[in-house]
Formats: sequence, structure tokens, C-alpha cells
Amino acid sequence: MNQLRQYSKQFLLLVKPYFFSEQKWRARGILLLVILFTLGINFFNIVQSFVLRDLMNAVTEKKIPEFYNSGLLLLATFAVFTPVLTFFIYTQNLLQLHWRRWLTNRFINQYFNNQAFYKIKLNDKIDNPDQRIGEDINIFIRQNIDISGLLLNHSVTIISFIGILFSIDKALAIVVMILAFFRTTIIIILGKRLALLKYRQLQREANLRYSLVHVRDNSESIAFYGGETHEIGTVKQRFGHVLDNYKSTIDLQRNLMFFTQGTQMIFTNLPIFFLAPRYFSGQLDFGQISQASGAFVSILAALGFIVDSFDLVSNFTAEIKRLGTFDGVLTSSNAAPQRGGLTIDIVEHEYLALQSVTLETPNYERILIKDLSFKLPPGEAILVVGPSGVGKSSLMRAVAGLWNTGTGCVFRPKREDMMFLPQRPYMLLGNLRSQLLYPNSSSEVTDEFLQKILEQVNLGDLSKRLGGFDRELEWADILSLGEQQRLAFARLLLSKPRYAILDESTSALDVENEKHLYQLLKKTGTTFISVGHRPTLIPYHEQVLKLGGHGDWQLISTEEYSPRSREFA
Ligand SMILES: Nc1ncnc2c1ncn2[C@@H]1O[C@H](COP(=O)(O)OP(=O)(O)OP(=O)(O)O)[C@@H](O)[C@H]1O
Repeated sequence: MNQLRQYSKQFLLLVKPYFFSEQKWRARGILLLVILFTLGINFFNIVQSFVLRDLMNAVTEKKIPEFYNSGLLLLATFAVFTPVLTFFIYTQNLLQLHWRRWLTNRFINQYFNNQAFYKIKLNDKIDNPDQRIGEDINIFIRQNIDISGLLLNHSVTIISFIGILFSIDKALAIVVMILAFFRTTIIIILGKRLALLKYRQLQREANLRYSLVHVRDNSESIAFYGGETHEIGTVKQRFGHVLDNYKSTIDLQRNLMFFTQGTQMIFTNLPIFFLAPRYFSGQLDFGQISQASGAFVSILAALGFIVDSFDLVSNFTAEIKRLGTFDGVLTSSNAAPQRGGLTIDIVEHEYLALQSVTLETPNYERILIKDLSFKLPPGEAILVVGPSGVGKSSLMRAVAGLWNTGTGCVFRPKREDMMFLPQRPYMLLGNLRSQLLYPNSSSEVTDEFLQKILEQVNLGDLSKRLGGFDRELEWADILSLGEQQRLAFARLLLSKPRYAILDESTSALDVENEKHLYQLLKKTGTTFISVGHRPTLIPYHEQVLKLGGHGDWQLISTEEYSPRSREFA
């Protein structure tokens, strides 16, 4: 019951916003049309049942003019039925199109809001967000439209055909309701596990796909290592999980089928035997018997909707859960896991400073830095040093606001005034111009100026070598890591931010190139924090922050930073 309440809540949270959004009138208009066409289809089904009854009576009583009249009437209902059915399907598709556009855009906006796309990686509740946005939304909407349509359709069918059955034989109508109720209940109990298996199937399929995408993205490294055996093991293991779950699903479906099909066959033939005595005694005509049989089958089909479409319903609940959880995490204030509200505050400020910052890993497993305070005066620079794994990059993440697990306060300038250069630069999909201007897209910068900047970072031949500024290439594959780092540095020189954070962003360069880039950076007057291991970086910084590994740290002026303490760097 609790689970049902949770599904209903998640379902409403997913469905309601569209029908109350800025597009509500279009949404409601199309929905109304879908409902009207559904009712139209039902209306024609009922009309047809009466026309068929008269046709049958005309046949058994050999009344030729009545037979042709009923035949013509039947043709007329077919003629109207065709456009109604066509527009019913068309409006359903139209609703799906607009709804998908709206909901996907909403998810995309939330996914990019407040850097949730990054923070969500730290949250183990959400696997494969790409698949949830790209596929699950569409599947959810389609299933929603189909199931709601079926529900409405079948409710109207049940009410109208029970009315017809009542008019023919009250006892039969009651028997139908009792039997169908028990059948549906039994099947719901038998099929309860199916929803769970369906949910697990989606998850396992997504994990399989992800392992293959992972191989594609890291093909070169895997090939260098000769790691095929390991990768094959992982991919096949995940594929095995997919098949195991599928086998459990089809086993359960087989058991369900014994019951659903068996009872369906018995029930379908019940009215003939039930009503035959009244027909033989002349209380009913043959048309009524055939109408009752038709009504009986329609009611059974409609009442057994949950049963027959158990697959659809369990898939649907699985989708509700996947999207509902995703939506819940995205709409909460922070996509990353949180404990007891302990977070590092970020406060916008004129300069950069940390006040009593204690930084923990995202799941609060380990304290990396304890009670760190420092201030970075404008125009100066700090070099962060320490053994590998001590928390240098994590400190940069905290300054950027990507990690906030811990306590204390980071004072920092506006996000637009800061630029972060990671060790592995991000190469976007696009041409060389957009690569250089990233993250800004529109800019008045001329190609001559871009060329000048490229020359400054010793990439003067790049545009000529790779077909100019407009050619789109797979930059991450073509450029060496050192070239990518110089390109990222060119971005920095172009946008001249007030503050820069450089996390081993020149680690792949030779010492001469690195020196040259730092000299250029110093000339721009940018205030910066660098993370690095090479002692040759020290002269470009005023202070050195030494992280010890047990949460301890030391802030030393460059002059004091003795050759002895450089040993560990
Ligand atoms: N998402 C994560 N969840 C849990 N622990 C993490 C996560 N990311 C990093 N860590 C851990 O946090 C610690 C600090 O990592 P960090 O990348 O900051 O080290 P670092 O000092 O920059 O190392 P290096 O010099 O090797 O780059 C490491 O022990 C790392 O394993």
C-alpha cells in the first residue's frame, strides 16, 4: 500500500507540471480531444452492438429488407468510425510530441542547473542519467498516454456494456462482475513480482550499454594495456545479468499466462451456456444472445485490462520509479548526497578566502583537510603541494563549489570572474574557434587575434595544420595531452579572468613550455591558485599551501619554503 502511495505521488509529480505549465492550454486542449475521440470510439462500439443485434435477428427471422437496412447502417458506422479512430491516434501522438518536448526540456534545464550533471555522479541513487533523459521520458509519456487511454476506454466500456447486459439478463451481469473481480485479484497477487523484475531489467540493460560506451570512450587506453580480456569479462558479466533477469521475467510470465489464458477461454464461452435455456424457451431472441456474448467478451477484456496489460503496467511503474527518483534528486537543492545538513558555504566576495574549511570526501567517508583558512590577496598566487591523493584536486572542487561535503566557508568572486583549468582539459565538440572561446560562444574576437594567442602558447601552426578555425574535429583524439593543455591555457589568456584555478594544468608540458605559460599568466595580473608537483613552479607564487595527508596543512611564504620541504612535492 505504501509503495502504491509512493508511485502515485511520483506519478503526479511527473504528470501535473505539464498541465499547469505555460503551455497548459495547448496541453489541456489536446488532452480533451484525446478524451473526446476515446468516448467517440466507445459510442460507435455500442451503436455497432445494437446494429449487429438487429442484423442477426433479421438473418435468423429471414427479414430481407431489415437485413439490408441494418447492413447499410453498419456500413455507415464504419465510415464514421475510420476518421474517429485515425484522429484518436493522431491526437495521442501529438500529445506525446508536445509533452515530450516540454518534459525533456525541463529535465535538461534541471540537469544543467547548479551543476547537477556533475553532482549527480556522486549520488549512487541515480544511474545512467543520459538514458533517463534520452529514452525514459519518451517511454514514460507513451505508456502514460496508452494506459490512461486504455483505462478511460475500458471504464466506459464496462459501464455501457454492463448496462446492456443488465437489460438482457441481470444474473449474468452480476456473475460477470464477480468472476472478473476474483480473476483480476488473483492475477495481481501472482504478478506482483513482475514490476520489480521489469525495473531491474531496465537498470541492467542500461548498465550493459554503459559498459560498452565505456570501452568506446577509452578504446585507446584499453588497447595500449591489452585489457580486452578484462573488458570482455565486464561486458559479458553485465550481459549475463540482463539475461538472468529476463529469464526470471519470462518464467513468471509463463506462470501468469497459464492462469490468464485458461480463465479467459472458460469465461468467453460462458454466456451462450448461461442464456441458452432462456433462448430455447423463447424469452430471448438470437440477436440478444449474440449481443450479450459480445458484451460479455468486451467487459471481460476491459476488466482484465490490468491483467492482460500487466506487462505494460509493470513497465510503467518501473519508469515512474526511474524518472520520479531522478526528478526528486534534480529538484532537491543539491544533487549530491548530504549528511545532517553539514555543508561548506559558498559566499560571493571581492577576493578569494577560506575560513575554517574542513573538507570531506563526497560520502563523508574521510576528512581530507581540517580547519583550513587562508586569504589570497588580488594579484597574488598560491601553489598547493602535497603527496598524491592528499586532497589537492578536492580542495579545488570545493573552491569551485562542486564538492560541499564538510563545514566552513569559501569566500570567492563571482563564477564569471573565475576560470578553472583541470589536468585533462575539456575538448568540446566544435571547431577551433569555439574551442578557444569556450565557455563563451559569441565573441567579437578576430581570427588574427586568435592566431596571436595560439602563437603565444606555442601552437602557432595549429590552425594551418588542422584546416583553419572553422573545421570541426575530434580534438580530444587528435591533440596530444600537452597540446590540449596549451590550448586550454590559450582560453585563459583570451578570457583574462580575474581569478584562475590551475589543477596540474601544465603537467604534461616540458619545463620550458610550462615556464613560458606561467610567465604569460603572471603578466595578465590574474590572481591564481595552482596545484603542481614541480619545484620550478614555485617562483610564480607568493605562498605555498602544503597538505600533509591527515587533514593537516601548512601555509608558507615562497621565501620560507625551504629546499628541504620541497622534497615531498
Ligand atoms: N568521488 C569520490 N568519492 C570518494 N572519494 C573520492 C572521490 N574522488 C576522490 N576521492 C578520494 O579523495 C582523495 C583526494 O583525491 P584528490 O583527487 O583530491 O587527490 P590529489 O591530492 O589531487 O591527488 P593527485 O596528486 O594524485 O592528483 C583520494 O583519496 C581520492 O581517492
